[in-house]
Amino acid sequence: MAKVTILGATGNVGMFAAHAISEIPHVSEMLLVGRPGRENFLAGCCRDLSDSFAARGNDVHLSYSTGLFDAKGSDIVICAAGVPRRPGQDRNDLAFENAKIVADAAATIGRSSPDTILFLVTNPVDVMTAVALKYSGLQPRQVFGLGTHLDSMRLKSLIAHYFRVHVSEVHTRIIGEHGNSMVPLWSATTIGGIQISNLPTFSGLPKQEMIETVRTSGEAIIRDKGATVYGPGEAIATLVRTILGNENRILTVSSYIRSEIHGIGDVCIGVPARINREGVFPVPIRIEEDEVAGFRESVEKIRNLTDEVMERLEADLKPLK
Ligand SMILES: NC(=O)c1ccc[n+]([C@@H]2O[C@H](COP(=O)([O-])OP(=O)(O)OC[C@H]3O[C@@H](n4cnc5c(N)ncnc54)[C@H](O)[C@@H]3O)[C@@H](O)[C@H]2O)c1
Ligand SMILES: O=C(O)C[C@H](O)C(=O)O
Repeated sequence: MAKVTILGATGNVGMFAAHAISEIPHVSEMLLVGRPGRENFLAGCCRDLSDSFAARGNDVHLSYSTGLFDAKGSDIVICAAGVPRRPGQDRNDLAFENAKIVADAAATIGRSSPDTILFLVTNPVDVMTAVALKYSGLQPRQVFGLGTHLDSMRLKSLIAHYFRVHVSEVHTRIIGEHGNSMVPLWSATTIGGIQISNLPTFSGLPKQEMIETVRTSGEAIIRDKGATVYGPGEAIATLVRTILGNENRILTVSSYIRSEIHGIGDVCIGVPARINREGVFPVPIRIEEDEVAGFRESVEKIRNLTDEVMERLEADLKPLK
């Protein structure tokens, strides 16, 4: 049985993720963490969720706190704390503001829960994964981000709809940045186990249009309803289930890579990884030349932004002389 802690639990994503995670059979304890001043809201969330447990008949011990040290003993800590983008903003515009929040939280979690798995949702998620890895002092296998898992699910759904097949028949991946430079892997896309390019209808597939839809999906949802909630919430729950169930599924998450993809590495970015109770393990793969080129570009973009954020963080944390 396992303890799961959610940071940013009063937010749109944190709250729905808590509901989705509470359905996972391995979860026996859940801690909702919010900022000081949000005690009443957190208490209300706990009462509301408890009612849903009663209706559903599950038994999760639920509590809340405004202190990160209470996360001690967690099997997984999910960080969804931080500012979301507003219409017209890029996720990368949030980098420095959220990096300060994540660095602070990661340092405390690393000290109080050295055996935990730290799962980043806060955007820009690839940079936040690198910040959390550095400031927590945890091992690379213990720190990962939602990465391009949600993007991969969005593409999977579009492909299933186009070919009129059940989503479970489609396997596809998007790697790289959870952002504009994301790279679809058509070479790793199958329908009913058949390589997609071997289907006679493949040439008519509106690939560019589909990828553009995925790229702009978060932005469009935020413009229409203020926040993306159900997609990320369910994606987060899938990853929690995969870890706690020791499932060894291969999902596309933001993870520290050494050189697993065509020798490219030393960065946190979305890649296929085997995921189990021990954490996240990037899978070495070979992909098509144009995919490698796209991935290289995406890595350079994220590496530059990560370096810039790390420098600013260090300057910010330097004591005044
Ligand atoms: N990776 C993904 O696929 C994905 C998907 C959805 C949202 N997100 C990101 O998750 C984050 C949360 O999104 P949301 O829609 O729930 O936002 P929200 O504004 O509804 O919630 C933000 C949460 O962060 C907390 N928070 C804000 N500033 C804080 C600070 N200084 N210290 C501690 N906690 C703080 C708030 O109290 C709240 O609980 C955003 O960064 C968003 O971009 C990522
Ligand atoms: O788009 C956003 O800012 C939220 C999230 O990253 C998403 O893709 O739903």
